[in-house]
Amino acid sequence: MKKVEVYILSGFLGSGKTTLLKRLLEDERKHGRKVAVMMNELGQVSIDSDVVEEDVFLRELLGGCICCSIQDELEAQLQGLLLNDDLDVIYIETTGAAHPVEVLDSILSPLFADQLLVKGIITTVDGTRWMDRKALGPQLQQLIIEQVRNADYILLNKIDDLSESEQAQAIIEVQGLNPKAQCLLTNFSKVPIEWLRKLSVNVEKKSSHIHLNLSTFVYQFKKAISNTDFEEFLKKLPDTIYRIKGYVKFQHSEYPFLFQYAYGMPLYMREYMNYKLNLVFIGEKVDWEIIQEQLTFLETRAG
Ligand SMILES: Nc1nc2c(ncn2[C@@H]2O[C@H](COP(=O)(O)OP(=O)(O)OP(=O)(O)O)[C@@H](O)[C@H]2O)c(=O)[nH]1
Repeated sequence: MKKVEVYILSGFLGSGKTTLLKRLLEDERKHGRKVAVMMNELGQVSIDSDVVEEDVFLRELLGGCICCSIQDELEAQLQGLLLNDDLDVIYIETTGAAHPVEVLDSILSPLFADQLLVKGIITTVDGTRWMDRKALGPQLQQLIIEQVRNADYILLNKIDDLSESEQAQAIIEVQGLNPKAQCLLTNFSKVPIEWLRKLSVNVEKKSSHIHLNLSTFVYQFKKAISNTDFEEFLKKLPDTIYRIKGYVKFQHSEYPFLFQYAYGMPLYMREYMNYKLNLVFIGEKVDWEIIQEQLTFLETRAG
C-alpha cells in the first residue's frame, strides 16, 4: 500500500513556519506531487491560507489547537483526505502553541495510521526570541524547548538580527538540547530544499525509525491475544514510550477494546463493533523491532 508522507511544521508563533511552508510547496509544485496542507490556527479566521495555491488541497483547522481541543476534527479531515484524494504528501502546520508529542498523537489515529509515513518534525526557531526566551513565562519557555527537543530538523531562523557570536551561542544551545537533529542557521526559512528531502530519504532508508527523535510505530494484530500476556508486556515497556492507542482484541471477547496508554497509565474501553486491530505507538529512542517481536510473540502464544 502506498503511504502518504507527513511533515509536521512546528515552532513558536512567528518563527517562520508559513515562510518555510511556502518554500516547500514551491518545490512540490516543481516535482508535480499531489499535496495537501492542514493549517491549524488558534483564531477563527485563517491568516496564512493564501500562501496555499488552488492546486493544493487545503484543510483549515481553526479555533483551537490540534494538540488539545480539536483532535476529532483533525481526525475527520485526515480521514477524508486519505479516502478521497490520491495524495503523495501532507504538510501540517501547527499553531505556535502546539506540543509536538500531542500533535503526533492527534495525527495518528488507529483508523489510518498504517497509511501514513511520518517523515519528520521540522521546527523553526526565531533566533532573537531564542536569545530572549528567559523573558517569557516558564510554560512558554518550556514549550519552545520541547519544540526543539522533539524536532528532527531545526531551522534556527531570523538570524539577520543576531551577531555572529549570538548565532554561535544559539546554535550551541539548540544542538545541546537536541544533538540528534540536523540544525541550520537561516533567514526567511531559506533552507536548501534538497537538503531537507535528502535527510528525509536517509531517514526512510534506515527504515527502522529509531533515528528520529520522536518516532512512531504501528502494529497490526491478526488475532485476539491473552489479556494477562498483554498486561505483562505493558509492564516491561520502556518509559520513553509516551503514548499507545488503538484496538486490541482479547481471547473470549466478541469485539475489540479501544486501548489508551499515556505515560504509563493504561485505559480500556469496550467497543461494540469490529475495527482494524491497529495499535499506534509514539516514543523517543525506542527500538521498535524489539516491540514488534514482543507483540508477535503475544500472538504466537495465543495459538
Ligand atoms: N527579519 C526576518 N523576518 C522573517 C524571517 N523569517 C520570517 N520572517 C517574517 O516573520 C513573520 C512571521 O513569519 P511566518 O512564516 O508567518 O511565521 P509563523 O511561524 O508561520 O507564524 P505564526 O503562524 O504566527 O505562528 C513574517 O512577516 C515573515 O515574513 C527572517 O528570517 N527574518
